[in-house]
Amino acid sequence: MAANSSDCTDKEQPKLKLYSYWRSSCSWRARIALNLKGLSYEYKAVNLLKGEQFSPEFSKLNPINYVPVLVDEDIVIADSFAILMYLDEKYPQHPLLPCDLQKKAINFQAANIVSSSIQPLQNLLVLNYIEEKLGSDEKIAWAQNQIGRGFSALEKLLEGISGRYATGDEIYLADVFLAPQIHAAITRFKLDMKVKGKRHRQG
Ligand SMILES: N[C@@H](CCC(=O)N[C@@H](CS)C(=O)NCC(=O)O)C(=O)O
Repeated sequence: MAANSSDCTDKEQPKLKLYSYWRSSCSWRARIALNLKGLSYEYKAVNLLKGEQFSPEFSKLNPINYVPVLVDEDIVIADSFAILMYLDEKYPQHPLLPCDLQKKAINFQAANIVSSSIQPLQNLLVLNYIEEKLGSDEKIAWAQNQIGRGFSALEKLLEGISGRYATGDEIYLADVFLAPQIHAAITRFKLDMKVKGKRHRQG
């Protein structure tokens, strides 16, 4: 029996919800991926400066109180890397990873330098703590130093690999992590991006 239009498999995209803060680089990663894949979503603003990440409703979604959180019907994903991997499997249009294994590994490495070795060292919690203990000059110096270390490593990693984008002429995972971090480095932390190589103290 031929399928009629009511049971056809061409289902509408389920309504995704993204809990996000506009300035958060981690949230921005999720927003870029959603846009690259052409997915619509409901934007749920969480104002980190007002402490909305600590509200009881948000704590239920993410007990560690960080944005972003993606909700896809009954699936809740509270981490940008996990969100991107989930979206890439569920919505394969505009893949975030190249087929070439070496390029794929470099994309993972670049994303993890940003997400493990840069961003956690300059997040709001850390910066507020440094400001409280040591003052605002040290806060900026600390952030610039950590970002500089990460960028120097990224420059070496991507040497000979990059094209128009981080790993060639297509936008992949590495770019989704790099773009918000570069933006934050320039606009929030006033890092001089023209200096190549050593921008940081040792240690
Ligand atoms: N590994 C997590 C880190 C999330 C994270 O650090 N989010 C920051 C914004 S970029 C945050 O919510 N900070 C709130 C705070 O520091 O109180 C991810 O990639 O999603």
